[in-house]
Amino acid sequence: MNDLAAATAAPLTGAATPPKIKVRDVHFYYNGYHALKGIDMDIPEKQVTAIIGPSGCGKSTLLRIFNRIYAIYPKLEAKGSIELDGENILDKDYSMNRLRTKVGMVFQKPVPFPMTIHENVAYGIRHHEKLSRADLEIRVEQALRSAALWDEVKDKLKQSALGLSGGQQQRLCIARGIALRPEVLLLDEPTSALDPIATGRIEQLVEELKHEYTIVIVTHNMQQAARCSDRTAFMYLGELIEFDNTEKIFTKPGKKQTEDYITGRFG
Ligand SMILES: Nc1ncnc2c1ncn2[C@@H]1O[C@H](COP(=O)(O)OP(=O)(O)OP(=O)(O)O)[C@@H](O)[C@H]1O
Repeated sequence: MNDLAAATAAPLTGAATPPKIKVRDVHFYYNGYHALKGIDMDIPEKQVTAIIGPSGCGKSTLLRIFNRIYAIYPKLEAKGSIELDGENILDKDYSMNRLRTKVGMVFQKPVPFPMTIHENVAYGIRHHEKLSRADLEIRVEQALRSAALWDEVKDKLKQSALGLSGGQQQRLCIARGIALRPEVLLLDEPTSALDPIATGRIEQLVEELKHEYTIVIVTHNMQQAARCSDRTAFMYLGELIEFDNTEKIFTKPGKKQTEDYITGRFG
């Protein structure tokens, strides 16, 4: 889509807040396999955008391009542009280090490092910034508080993170992500390995975090998308079929494919 078409396409620009990320004509190839086909979307700032769609439609692929994680593998190629605050992150001159500090990611399965709870959060901060010991302690505490984990771990910061429950480990991974003070937080099915109580806590956390971060969440769980997101993107076979306010997508979708999916007729 050209700029004029993009600028006049209501579903892309209908968001009330300005876009933090502008995706334009993005294609992605896995060793020649065309996994994303001409994606255009505007991700609004300080809101939650959910990406839904049947298995294999390209949700995770799209999410992972937002922090260029694919770049560590050979034979994977992205085309088009993804502007973060007006700068194209797909440009090879855009520094990966800078991108990592601006965009944090949390994966489906909680993967804490095999270190103490404290180190899990402090490690990334130390790698990116030179802070005094006192400032580092403040940052670790802030991140754990923001991830709604502090009260549960403050007396065992020196214990292994592997001793935490699955839900706590996932909140620790979120703390690790936000410790670098990113502007965008990417969540790839963050609750699929969790029980309903832990899931509820993460959803509540997402609701709180959106006041400070732009959040993009991939989820298989349509109730979750309906509960926690402001905007929802429906993808199918590598294409973005519809992207609109979450309430509209779930009550009055504009495309038949979206309606079939949300009513459980396929996928
Ligand atoms: N590393 C890879 N190499 C080759 N093809 C891949 C690779 N990863 C994903 N694909 C293919 O790209 C397409 C999109 O995959 P992706 O994982 O983005 O889908 P998804 O919507 O996130 O699926 P799911 O909901 O099952 O996680 C699929 O056809 C998948 O088989």
